[in-house]
Amino acid sequence: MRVDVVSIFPDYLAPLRLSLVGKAIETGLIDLAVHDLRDWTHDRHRTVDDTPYGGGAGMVMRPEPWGEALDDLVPAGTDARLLIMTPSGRPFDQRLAAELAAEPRVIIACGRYEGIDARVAEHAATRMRVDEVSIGDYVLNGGEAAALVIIEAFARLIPGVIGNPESLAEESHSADHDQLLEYPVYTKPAAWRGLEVPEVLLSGHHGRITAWRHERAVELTRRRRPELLPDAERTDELEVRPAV
Ligand SMILES: N#Cc1c(-c2ccc3ccn(Cc4ccc(CN5CCOCC5)cc4)c3c2)n[nH]c1N
Repeated sequence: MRVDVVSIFPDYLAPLRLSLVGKAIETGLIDLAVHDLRDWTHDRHRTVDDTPYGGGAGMVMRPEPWGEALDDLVPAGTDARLLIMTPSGRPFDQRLAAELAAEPRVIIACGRYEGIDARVAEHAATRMRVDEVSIGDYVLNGGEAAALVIIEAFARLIPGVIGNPESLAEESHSADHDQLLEYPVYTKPAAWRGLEVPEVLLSGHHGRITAWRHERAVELTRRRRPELLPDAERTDELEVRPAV
């Protein structure tokens, strides 16, 4: 898979060279290129922003550099998917991560200021698939942090990136998981600062361990994300429990 990221802060994406995603890049599973949007400006000051039509605070990113960047990165006839990060975007979720993991080419546009001129998305959509995406209901200063999140979320789903693909199947939010949050996990020592590992996990009885883990996952999901519970697991009564 080829991933292109365009930003005025390309160094912000340096962490992608670390850890699992970095290994996937080194082994060629992912071909990552990070570009400086200012390389597509032509004035002495390498200007990428201007004042908003209609007034309002802040500046808006000019369409010309973005248009030229996309012309170069996505030649006519190329099958590519453009993600534009924006607080008003489609909520990013595991389903979209799985879709992106199957794409041959993804271009990620990281805006700054008050956003990118709306005509960039409109024009790009005449020749490629465009998704305006948000990673959550809070406001960031730009799209780079969101790009890091999204790239990690879909890269780890690419076959060969994660050492043990079985672990993907059990995760929260994964498409083939029943949408429960993960159960709590423990490792050695069995006793730590007066806190014991639940006995059942030391029993070696796999049936009981599986049942206990499912119960804990349902309990946690009911408490923290009841909307994810299948109807059969929902209860109406208010559960008064310590927030953990
Ligand atoms: N993904 C993601 C994000 C982003 C994100 C993504 C990309 C950019 C590019 C610029 N910014 C800054 C910015 C801040 C506030 C606003 C609101 N507007 C309201 C109307 O008046 C103008 C301003 C817009 C742009 C970005 C933020 N934030 N939160 C997410 N989950």
